Amino acid sequence: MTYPTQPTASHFINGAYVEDTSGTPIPVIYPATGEVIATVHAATPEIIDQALSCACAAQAEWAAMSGTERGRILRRAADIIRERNHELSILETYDTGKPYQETSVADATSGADALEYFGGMAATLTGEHIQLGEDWVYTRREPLGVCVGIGAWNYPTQIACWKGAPALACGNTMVFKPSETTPLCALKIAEILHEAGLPAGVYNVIQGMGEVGGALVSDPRVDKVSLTGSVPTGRKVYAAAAAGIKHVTMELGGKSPILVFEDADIENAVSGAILGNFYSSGQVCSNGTRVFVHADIKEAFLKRLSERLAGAVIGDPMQPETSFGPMVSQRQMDIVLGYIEKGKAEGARLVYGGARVDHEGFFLQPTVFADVTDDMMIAREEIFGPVMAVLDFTEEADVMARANDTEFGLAAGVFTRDLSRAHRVAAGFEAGTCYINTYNDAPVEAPFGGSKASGVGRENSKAAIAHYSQLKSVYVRMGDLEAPF
Ligand SMILES: NC(=O)C1=CN([C@@H]2O[C@H](COP(=O)(O)OP(=O)(O)OC[C@H]3O[C@@H](n4cnc5c(N)ncnc54)[C@H](O)[C@@H]3O)[C@@H](O)[C@H]2O)C=CC1
Repeated sequence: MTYPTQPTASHFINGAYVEDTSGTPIPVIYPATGEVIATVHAATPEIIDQALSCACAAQAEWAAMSGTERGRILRRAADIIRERNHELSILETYDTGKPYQETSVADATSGADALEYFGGMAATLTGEHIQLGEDWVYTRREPLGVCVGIGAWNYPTQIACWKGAPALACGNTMVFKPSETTPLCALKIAEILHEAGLPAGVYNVIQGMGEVGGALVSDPRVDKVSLTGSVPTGRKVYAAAAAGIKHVTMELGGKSPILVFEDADIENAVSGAILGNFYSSGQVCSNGTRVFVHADIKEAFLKRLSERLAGAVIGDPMQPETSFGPMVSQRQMDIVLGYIEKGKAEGARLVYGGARVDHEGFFLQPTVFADVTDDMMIAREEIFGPVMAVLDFTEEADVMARANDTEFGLAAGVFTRDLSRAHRVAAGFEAGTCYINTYNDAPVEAPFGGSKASGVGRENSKAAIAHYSQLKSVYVRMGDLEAPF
C-alpha cells in the first residue's frame, strides 16, 4: 500500500479520533482487488450519544460566531483539501475503486468548492426589514440546530462536504455517517476542518450501517436530516424524520432520460451519453440511463458509441491512464450482472459489453443495450452500474411523455441544435436537474436535486441555505397597542 489506509480510529467526535472496538467490525474492501485495506467499527449506542451530545453542546457557541469567522474556517479547510488533493484522491480511490483520473478532479476538489462557496457565503446570510406603516418586521436567518448527514458510497468526500459546508455556514453542527461501504474519507474531512480551526464538536463523523443511521434520525436532539441514498432508504428516513417533525433534504436515486434529437451533434451526444452512464463506472445518481435516440440517427449513434467505448481504459484505478474502474463491491457487481441478464432475457439487443472483465476485483464492462422498450425492467429500475439502455423515438410529444413516465425525477438531458426545442423540452422535463447539450455537470454554484421520488430540497448554490436555516420574524410595534377589552 503506497499510502496508509487504516484510519487512526473509527469515529471523529468532539475534535478527536475516538475508538470503540465493541461495535460491529466493518471491513473496508479495495474494489480493484477485493483486498481488506482497513477495518472500522460501527458506532455503539454510547458513541452515537457522545456524538450527538457534543454536537448539541457546541452548537450555540458556533452559531454565536460571526458569519465571517465561521466562513474563514471553512475556506481554510478548502485550501488544505486542495493542498492535499493527491493523497485524499488516492484514499478516495481505495475507498470507492474509482479511477484516480476521476477522484483527482471530482471528489476532494468538489468538496473544497463547497467549503469555499459556503464559507464565502456565511458572512452574507442576513434577514430582511419589512416596513408596515409605522410598524415593522425584521427577519433573522437562524440555524436549525443539530443536523445529521447520511451518505451514499459513490461520492464519499463530496457528500461529506456538500452536506457539511452549508450546514456549518448557517451555524448548525453536524453528525455525519458515511456509507458503511466507504467509511474512510469523511474522517479526513473532519480532521482537516479541525486543523483549519473548527471548534470541537461542530462536525463529527461516526460509522455504521442502517441501524446507526436510524438511531441518529429518530433522536429528539436532531433538528434536520440530510440523506443521500436510494429511494427505499429515503422513504424510511423521511418517515422517521416526519415523526419528529424534522427538516429533511433527500437526495435519492433516479432513472433519468437523455433525449438525442435527429439534429443533434452526434459526437457531443455520444460524449453526453458516456458521461451520463459510465463515469464512476455508472454509479452516479443523476445518470441518464434511458437514452432516447431519434430513429433516423440511431445506428450512427450506436456505431460511434461502440467505437468510443473501445477507447475506455479499464484496469488499475491508480494508474493515471485508467478511465474506467471496478464496481464498489461484490454485492453491487452482482446486482448489475443480474440486470444485464434481465436485459438479455427481456429481448434487448446487447450492443456492447455485458460481462465481467477478466481481472481481480469487481470489474464489469461498460454495457449498452439497444432496442429497449419502456416496459423492460432495465428501462424502469435504477441499476446503479454501467448499463445504458438505448430506446428509439420519432415524435417529440411522444418521447416527452415516455421520458416523464417514471416515479423518479432527478435529472434529464436533451441534445439538439434547435434552440427553441431545447428550452421547450427542458421546461417539459419532470426533473430537478436538467441539461442542454451536456450532461452531469454539478458545479457548486447551481442547485442540485430531484423532483418526484428522487428527492426533497436542494444541495449546493444559494438554494441550499433555505434547507439549513429557518426564518424568524419579529414584529415591532412603534405606537400604543389596542385590545378589544
Ligand atoms: N440524489 C443524489 O444526490 C444521489 C443519490 N444517490 C443514490 O444512492 C443510492 C446508492 O447508494 P447506497 O449507499 O447504496 O444507498 P442506500 O440507500 O443503501 O444507503 C444510503 C445511506 O443510508 C444509510 N441507511 C440505510 N438504511 C437506513 C435507515 N433505515 N436509516 C438511516 N440510514 C440508513 C446507509 O447506511 C447509507 O449510509 C442510489 O440509489 C443512488 O441513486 C447516490 C449519490 C447521489
